[in-house]
Amino acid sequence: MTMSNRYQEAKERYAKLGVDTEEAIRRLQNVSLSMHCWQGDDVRGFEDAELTGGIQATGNYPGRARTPEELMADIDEALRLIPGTHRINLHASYALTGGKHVPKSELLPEHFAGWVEFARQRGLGLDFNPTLFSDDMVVDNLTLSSPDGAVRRFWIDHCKACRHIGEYFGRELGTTCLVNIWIPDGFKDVPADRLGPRRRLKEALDEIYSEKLDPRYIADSVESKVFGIGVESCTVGSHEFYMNYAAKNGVLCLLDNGHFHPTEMVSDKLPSMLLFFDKVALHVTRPVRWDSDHVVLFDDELREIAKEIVRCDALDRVMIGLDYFDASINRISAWVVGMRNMQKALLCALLTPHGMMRGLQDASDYTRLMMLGEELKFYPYADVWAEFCERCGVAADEGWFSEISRYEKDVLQGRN
Ligand SMILES: C[C@H](O)[C@H](O)[C@@H](O)C(=O)CO
Ligand SMILES: [Mn+2]
Repeated sequence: MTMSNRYQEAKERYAKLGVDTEEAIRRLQNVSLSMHCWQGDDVRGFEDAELTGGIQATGNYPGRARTPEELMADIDEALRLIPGTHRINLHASYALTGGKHVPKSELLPEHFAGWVEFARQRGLGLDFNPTLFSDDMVVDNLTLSSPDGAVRRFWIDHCKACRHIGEYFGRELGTTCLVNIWIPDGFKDVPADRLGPRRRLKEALDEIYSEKLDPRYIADSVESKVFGIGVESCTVGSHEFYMNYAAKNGVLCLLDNGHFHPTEMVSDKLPSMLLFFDKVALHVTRPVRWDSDHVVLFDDELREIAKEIVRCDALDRVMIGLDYFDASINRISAWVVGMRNMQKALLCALLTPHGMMRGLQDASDYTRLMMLGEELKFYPYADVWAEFCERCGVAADEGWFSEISRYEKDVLQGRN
């Protein structure tokens, strides 16, 4: 059977369940994911500072991008193998300063003009993150919540500068830039005061967000975390802190699915968040036993996250970004696998007869509901994926990997 015959057959099978595969493909084509630049260089940034902040990239696979040119070339290589048109998520540590040290509090849009050009030429959007780690001004694991006013001032100014840079991205590229604040602040051991640091963080955020920027160009979000390496006992920017802050101050919550207790599921949080917020941002990762930031696989939680996005009819309300950094394998392959898996999960969700399944739940017909859910796992979504990839001009199967091997041999191996 030819590929298109297989698609025709899949189309008919899904149609019997009331699912329109053409609509699923069309909707998936409109989904832009935000691909994190930091998988390409193990979160090193262009200042080549030691990675701090309680996060870790482990492994020593050859070929890490060492310069802006190398990182951009590697991003291009990944994008060639991923269907659709996407966004690139930058950290402030990827400023293009021509090798000059610019304190983070003094960063300007001009330090990112090269990234805007890169994005414009490829029709990409840009998202942005202040970098409150890997810097001498992180003192005793504290930034915006530090008791030291000079430390707080530095980081407040950094975040303010980053919001201007984000607004500049949005204006230049004509697509709203998500500017997400994550801070590593916390305590290794049981703190004597949890309120003070959180009060200082709240006041710092109030100052950062006091400047009203154009919502057509910038959306703000805050990202919580339950713990980091070296800050195991208390994280200042906890989920409760940010959820309340966001609700009261008109900013968005960003949920990173590596930042909760292992049995807490972001998929379960999504519907509740969507009932109270216009938009929600995601960092999709794969925590293995802790916030290990492994490459996103096509696993149960990824599929569940995608199902919630689709069945809450929230494809345009959930800003989906990826966040992992694996230095033990080919980094470009890591990007491609994670991005394609997110898309595959969304496609499966788009091919699910949610109305029918909701009806079964509401009728308490859990027997039939379970049966259908399990049978759907063996439906021919791979044939619809193949059709989607064909229309986007990329390989649907492992055929893309020969290009990774060629690039590794021709380009990456020459870097060491
Ligand atoms: C690079 C980090 O992963 C990122 O800024 C942040 O989103 C995070 O998840 C820290 O654990
Ligand atoms: Mn994250």
